[in-house]
Amino acid sequence: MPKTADTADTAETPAPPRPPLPEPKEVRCRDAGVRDAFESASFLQLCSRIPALLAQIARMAWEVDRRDVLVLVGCQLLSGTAAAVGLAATARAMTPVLGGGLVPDRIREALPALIVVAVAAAVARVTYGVASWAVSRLKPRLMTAADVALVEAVVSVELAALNRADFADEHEAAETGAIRCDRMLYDAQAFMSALIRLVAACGVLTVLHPLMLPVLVLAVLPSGAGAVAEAKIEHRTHYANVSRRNVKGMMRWHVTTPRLADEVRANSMRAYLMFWYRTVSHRIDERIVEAAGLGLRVNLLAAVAGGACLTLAWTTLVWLTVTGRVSFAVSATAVVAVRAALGNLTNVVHYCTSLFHSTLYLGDWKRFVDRTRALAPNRGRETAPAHPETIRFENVTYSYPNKARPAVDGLDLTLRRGELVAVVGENGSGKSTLMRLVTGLFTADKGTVSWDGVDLANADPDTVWARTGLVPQFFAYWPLTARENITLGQPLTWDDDRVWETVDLVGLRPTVEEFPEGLDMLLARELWGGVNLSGGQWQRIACARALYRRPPVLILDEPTSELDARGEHMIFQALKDMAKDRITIVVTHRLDNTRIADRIVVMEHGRITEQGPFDRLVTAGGLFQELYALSQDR
Ligand SMILES: Nc1ncnc2c1ncn2[C@@H]1O[C@H](COP(=O)(O)OP(=O)(O)OP(=O)(O)O)[C@@H](O)[C@H]1O
Repeated sequence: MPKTADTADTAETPAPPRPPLPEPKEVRCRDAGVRDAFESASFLQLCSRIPALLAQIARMAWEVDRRDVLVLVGCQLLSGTAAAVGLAATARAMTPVLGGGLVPDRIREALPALIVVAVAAAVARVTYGVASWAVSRLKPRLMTAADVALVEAVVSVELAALNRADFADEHEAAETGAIRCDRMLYDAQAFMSALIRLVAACGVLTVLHPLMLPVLVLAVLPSGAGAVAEAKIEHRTHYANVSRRNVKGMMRWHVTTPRLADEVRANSMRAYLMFWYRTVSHRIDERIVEAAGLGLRVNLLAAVAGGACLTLAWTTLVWLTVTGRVSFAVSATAVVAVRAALGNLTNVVHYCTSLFHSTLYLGDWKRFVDRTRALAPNRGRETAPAHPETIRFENVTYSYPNKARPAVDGLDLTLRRGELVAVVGENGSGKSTLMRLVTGLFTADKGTVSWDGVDLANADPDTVWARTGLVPQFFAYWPLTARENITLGQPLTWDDDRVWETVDLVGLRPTVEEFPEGLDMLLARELWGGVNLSGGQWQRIACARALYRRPPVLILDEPTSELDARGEHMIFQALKDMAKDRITIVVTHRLDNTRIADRIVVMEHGRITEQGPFDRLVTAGGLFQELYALSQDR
């Protein structure tokens, strides 16, 4: 085939080099104060905090299951006592075993002590097993308690707090704390167990020779200091990666959720998204790998220093024996006791550091839960009226954090019962913010929003939300049954009549009747046995959820943006039919829909610039007329 000019050009002109993919923006955690608290703590300071940390863990576990805590503590005391008795009995058995005389006589003499050693070892084993059983029972419930407390704190927080820039990072750090609860309990148990055994071994050693104890402590100090330094490195690494992990988690959801799968594929986003995901993952890994090198250096240093100190300990023991300061039998007992003490001392240091490390994460959890609980609405005890006649905005201003301009700026407005009000305006003009102020989701920075004279800033928000029904701009696709999706947030009724009535209002009956399980159908394609709905069907479900509540204040933010003409007509008809018993506010960009409204409110830059019925505004020469003309100009 002859080449056309076009194809010839394409063949000869080399393709321009592709520009490199833009690197993902680096994000950083803000809470440096928390990290510094650990960074600056000395080993002794860390040790001094251990009793308080143990008490905190014990308190948390106590709330979960008192019996298991008592079993755990009882077992540890018993196992410590058994260890002490076992060591003391070993010392007693050594003298005849290593002394002079006939072997049968020596064994006979040592036998009672040897039996005590065997029984003590058996008791230690059994109590260890029972203690582990109690820990395994406590661990999952402790984690669940921490997790539930975290989730509960987040869902109860003032909405405005979620807009704080550091909220997501603190949340991510706190989640690590909730997850580490299981490790923390294990660490606490292992620490206590090693400590009790150590005290027992040290007691025996001190009786054998007073010089042994300080030498032993010296032998283990370097590894203790090394473990603390390593924990600090790990925690610093954790903080350095908090924001990256947070943003990676968000991105992971976006990349893998079936909700966005069409957009990801058909807009050929995969390559960049995978590049982004890999790059951020590598940044996280690099930080960890870098820390591993540092950790190795610290460990090697601790090992060399520890080895030297240990040599000193053994040399001292040999010197004591050779110079006759201790007998050969006592020296042999000392070897057993030193080994036991050394093992337990190493464990004490290891678990003490690990415990401290875990409790740092627990500190993140606790700080976040406490702070978040303190951010729960605490506005006053006034009760919102059951059927408000008027909602009044008086000179209301609201600004989002880090925004130069208020989203709602000195706004005055009165909404009356029986009235259907449409709110219109260009993107970003403040309509959704107005909706959040009507419902008390936000309280005004300046001015008042009141329901029949009750200022929402002083009203218990639950009493306000018990009277509202909201279709937000972004609504959830709850992975629940169709019935639950409609009745969510409402007390259950005995029959489904009202559910079906609502299903009819939004025109979903044919869809629901087609489901093999009707209202019991699970609306989640991702879950086994579930089905998915179209975007418009989901929006009908969101409308049904608000209408089912039959609320005295009904707010719909773009409720029909995804509906077909029939669906849109049905919803607006339903709103009109229901309007006389309530205050209804609809935000919409489809200006033809505003014909049914009793009043249209036009917003510009957070202010109301026009109000009135459709027929007047459409010829008033203002923004509404301009926007309406644009919507008709096709
Ligand atoms: N969570 C937020 N944090 C910071 N700024 C916000 C937030 N939500 C909205 N804004 C800002 O407040 C202003 C008003 O936003 P709002 O969502 O109320 O507008 P809108 O009229 O509902 O817009 P649209 O028609 O696009 O839905 C905008 O400038 C917006 O960028």
